[in-house]
Amino acid sequence: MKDKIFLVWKHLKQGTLKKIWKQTLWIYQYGKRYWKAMILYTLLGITGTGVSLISSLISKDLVDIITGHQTGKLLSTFAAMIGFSVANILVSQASGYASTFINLKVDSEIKNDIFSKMLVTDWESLTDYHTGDLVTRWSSDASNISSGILNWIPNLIIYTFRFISALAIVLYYDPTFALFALLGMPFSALLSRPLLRRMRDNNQRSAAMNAKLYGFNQEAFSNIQTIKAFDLIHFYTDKLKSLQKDYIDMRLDFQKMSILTSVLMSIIGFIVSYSCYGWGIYRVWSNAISYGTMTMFLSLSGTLTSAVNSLVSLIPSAISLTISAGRLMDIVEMPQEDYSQDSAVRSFEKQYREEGIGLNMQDLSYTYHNGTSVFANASMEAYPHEIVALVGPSGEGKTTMLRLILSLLTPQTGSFHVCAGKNHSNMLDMSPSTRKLFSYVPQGNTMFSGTIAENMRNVKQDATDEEIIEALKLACAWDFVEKLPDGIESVIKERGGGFSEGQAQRLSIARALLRKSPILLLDEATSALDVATERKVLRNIMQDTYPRTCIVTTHRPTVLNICTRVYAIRDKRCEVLGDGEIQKMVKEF
Ligand SMILES: Nc1ncnc2c1ncn2[C@@H]1O[C@H](COP(=O)(O)OP(=O)(O)OP(=O)(O)O)[C@@H](O)[C@H]1O
Repeated sequence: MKDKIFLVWKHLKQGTLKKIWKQTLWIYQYGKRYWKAMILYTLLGITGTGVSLISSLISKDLVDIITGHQTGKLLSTFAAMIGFSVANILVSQASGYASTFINLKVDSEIKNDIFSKMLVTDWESLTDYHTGDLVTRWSSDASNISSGILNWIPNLIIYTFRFISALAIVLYYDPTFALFALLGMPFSALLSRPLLRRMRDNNQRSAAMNAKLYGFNQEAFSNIQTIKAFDLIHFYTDKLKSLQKDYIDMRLDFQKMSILTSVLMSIIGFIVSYSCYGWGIYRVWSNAISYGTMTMFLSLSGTLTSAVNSLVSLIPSAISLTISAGRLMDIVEMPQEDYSQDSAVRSFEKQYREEGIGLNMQDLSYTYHNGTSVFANASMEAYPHEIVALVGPSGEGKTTMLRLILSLLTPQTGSFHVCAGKNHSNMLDMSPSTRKLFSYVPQGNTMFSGTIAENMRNVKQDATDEEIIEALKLACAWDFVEKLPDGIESVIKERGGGFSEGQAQRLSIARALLRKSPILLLDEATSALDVATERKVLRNIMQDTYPRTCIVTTHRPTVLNICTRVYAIRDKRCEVLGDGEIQKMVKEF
């Protein structure tokens, strides 16, 4: 007893019980929305149990009538038995259909909810997780929660009802029989203990391993070109084998334990059913009960054993539920982005659509969560019809600056606004809501699989073919799209496959231009183009009548001459470069 108190105290101290309690509350918060579905589920289960118990009673009457122990109408009892058997089939099929329907619906709803929560989670916090891990949490853990919510409480009620009602019937007809039928219960409880102890640990390890395997496969398939190019095929197949071996070892280890437990459970099951059988024969032989009662007892002893086993199996499913809840809570309880300025941004955009919107940053400082300090008291500004360049050596902070502009990162100090109106005096704080004002062309290939037109319409659903072609022309992409047999209906493979890097970059720029956002951000977005095309694209953007503010990051000073202002990112600040310095950079390039 002392040991147990110590164990509970140890768990409390480590916070395990507190954690499980928090996870249970979290599941409850989700579960309470689906109380109607749960009631329906429970009622269907209870009806099924009721129908099958009545069938047992009728079958007892039938046997007793046949063996002459009871007088009654054979035909009507037989008809009732058939009727209830059919009802049993119908109820179980209807309940199967209803449960599949509810399950699918609730599963999609919960996944949708978690997906949207993940999307509004603070970006930097989210990047601590591998995408494979995120997908596994979203798919298997969310499914676990939805099926758990629907099944756990209803099953607890249904199994308890099944157990109590079967026990009541047995007790009514012959209490001694109940003793035999419940013979296995203490053994089942005893056996389930060691299994449960390892269940939580195993569940956690298994979820982490699944995520690792999924992440490995996902990364390998998306980097197949690199794997081939570095001749890493054997290395990767061996790596997969080693991961699979770890997974198999873990599963087998657990399986051994399960096999041992289920063999012991089955032996107990045999002992119980043969004891019931023997006791039944003895009672019939001593004329204490009829044949019919014996048949009924045998079927009810099966019902009792299965109800007990089902009740015991609810414990591991509760453990796996809380583990999944914990894994989802890790994600959805991270800081969330604040979109409260959405309507203010929308009216700001509407008000200044004609004259354009710029941005202004003063004395901003930013340090990543891991302690890398990138900016300290940095200031910069960019206004409509300007192309502002950010230059600097690799790793100095150009991409970080664009992430700050997009509010993917939140500065620790300083002021940062979008601005418009006379002397840029009308300002709005930067926030995730101000992202609507931007179009962003990141480094690398960011086209989705689908046709060119579909990719374009991803950012502007109602774009006409003419508008798409206009944007392609501005981005110097129309030259090659025009020559394709299917034109804008040509298919792009995953990650821009089927097009050269430079072509994919121009398509990405066209997509950003089509969106007609007040501020355009190009992160090394013209790096794969030849200098002449790069300059032409930027000139086109500048000459476009749309009042756009354009910010580009570049390693190539060849385009700096056509920029309105050039900032060099140095010593954690943004310094405006004079003409002399720009010319020097161009010469030295
Ligand atoms: N997610 C991150 N977490 C922590 N540190 C980061 C993260 N991303 C970038 N850094 C660090 O911030 C600094 C600036 O990186 P950034 O990507 O902004 O440079 P950059 O100027 O765009 O480089 P490049 O020209 O090579 O693209 C680097 O020291 C980098 O290691």
